[in-house]
Amino acid sequence: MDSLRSITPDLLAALTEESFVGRHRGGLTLKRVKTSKLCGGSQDESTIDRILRPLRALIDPVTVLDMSEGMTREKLRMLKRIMLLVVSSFGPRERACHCGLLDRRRQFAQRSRVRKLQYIAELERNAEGLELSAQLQFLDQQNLILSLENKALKQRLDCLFSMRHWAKRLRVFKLCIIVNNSSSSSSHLLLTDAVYYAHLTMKRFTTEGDNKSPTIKALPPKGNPNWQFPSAMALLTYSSTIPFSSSSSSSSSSTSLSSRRFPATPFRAHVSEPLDPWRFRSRLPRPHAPVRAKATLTVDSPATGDASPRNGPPRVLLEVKDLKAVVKESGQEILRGVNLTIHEGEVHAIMGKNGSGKSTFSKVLVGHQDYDVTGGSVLFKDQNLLEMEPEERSHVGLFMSFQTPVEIPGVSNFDFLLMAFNARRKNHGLPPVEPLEFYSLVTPKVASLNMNPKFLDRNVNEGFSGGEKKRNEILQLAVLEADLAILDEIDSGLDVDALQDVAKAVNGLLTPNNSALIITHYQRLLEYIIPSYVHIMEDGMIVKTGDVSLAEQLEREGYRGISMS
Ligand SMILES: Nc1ncnc2c1ncn2[C@@H]1O[C@H](COP(=O)(O)OP(=O)(O)OP(=O)(O)O)[C@@H](O)[C@H]1O
Repeated sequence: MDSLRSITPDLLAALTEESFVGRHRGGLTLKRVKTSKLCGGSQDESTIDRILRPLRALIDPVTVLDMSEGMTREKLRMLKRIMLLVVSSFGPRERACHCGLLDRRRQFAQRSRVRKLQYIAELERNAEGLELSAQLQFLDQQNLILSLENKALKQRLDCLFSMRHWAKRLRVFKLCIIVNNSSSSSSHLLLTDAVYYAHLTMKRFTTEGDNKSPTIKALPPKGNPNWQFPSAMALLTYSSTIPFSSSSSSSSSSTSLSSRRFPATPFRAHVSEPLDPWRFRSRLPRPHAPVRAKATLTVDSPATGDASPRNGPPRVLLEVKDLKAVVKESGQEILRGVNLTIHEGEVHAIMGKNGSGKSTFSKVLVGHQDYDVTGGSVLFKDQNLLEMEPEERSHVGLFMSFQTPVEIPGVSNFDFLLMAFNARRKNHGLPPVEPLEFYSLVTPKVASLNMNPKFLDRNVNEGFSGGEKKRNEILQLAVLEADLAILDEIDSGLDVDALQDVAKAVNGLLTPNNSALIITHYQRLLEYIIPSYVHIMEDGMIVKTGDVSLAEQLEREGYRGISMS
């Protein structure tokens, strides 16, 4: 209320159509007014600034923190409470000041052990509103410094505009604008942002049009059809370049905010082109005669795909020899001598009747606790896999998607993926990636799987439908970029579209340097992910191996039609 007192009745009258009472809940309506009128015709920057300064404090939930007189203990205390902080500055001097501020903030955060502090110190390259809002959604309840340095006004407003999507989820209580200098132009811009943001959070906007090209429309308050976009006040000096107007006058201006395109989702900019499922058709193996069971397969596979093949013949990734395993609890023998060799660049499919041991085989490979290996050997990239702990197997590049993915309550998908990703990096002697960096890595993968980005925010598999769980498994695979992916019935429970999405994603991950072992009952998956070899498992052994035609024959004739001899 102090700041209210510093506004003269004239100024208030000039500014408002209604009183500021109730401004917390949509009562704020500013009318179009000339800056010169506001400032009594003064062109003096300090006068303008002095007059505009109290206005800034009025705009809830915006707080203006004037840094022109330096940092104080009180300001630091305030910074700690601020959920979202927009730093906006201009020119090299202000930039330096800004950097200093960030440093001090960081030091302050360290001293006061502010948890989960996130910085976006430089958004020069990616301050597009789309990306920004995408990042913001994962900073829920975290402190965020957002630098919009030297951004064009439109870009800055784009950012703020897109915050609309996340403002609620972010539970942003305060938007703090730091004024590093007293130039009236920057004050105007900051004020614009502030007003704009205040109104975004008040939901004075609606979108129109289809999902692909919605437009933003300002909603006039009830009973006030002549309501103008409030930022007009602060934008007067810029109105010739960016006209703000209500919907009625927007059509005439191509740059009007109310007529500009608005992204349906913040991820649109990152959505990679859908992968062509047939792009990897060339992975088809050369036709060859079915190979007898138990024979070790060492046929060269074609090296295709995105990654450059290594020099020389494809490396053996996995070599399973006479693998025998029992159920730990009962001692029942399930695997009775499995032989399989997988080279990099190959896709192997294992089919077989229910209970033939397919899942057990894959679980034994990843070190599932329910089974004891009683014989044979497994080499993965020339290392004894059987001697490794399950996590180590994952770290060396083995990935398994489970038939029934586990739920992990209390752990968000994003955190889980980040944790797994960093664990893997650590194992390779690499430094961990920061959440934001990881975020930009994971979002295109989410998009390519046609997954709703909100799944990243949900607890791992908790409440996911069967199909969503499967997609999530592939997302994990995509993030971990395993050398050998074991996909156990990845097609179960998927509708046709989801099956194609998953298959496309898997195909997109295949390179000449990695491999996949696919367990499936149905040939339809293998229409999308073309296997180099199809194996049939029976009674804990691979009893027949062929190419994709074996799966087709199986589809036509069933297991009875296939000679296992
Ligand atoms: N932990 C366990 N405890 C008891 N029996 C088990 C265990 N794991 C596997 N089995 C048994 O081992 C056999 C092979 O099971 P597995 O799940 O590997 O078959 P599958 O080929 O994957 O079958 P499906 O196609 O139905 O998924 C089954 O008879 C199963 O009951």
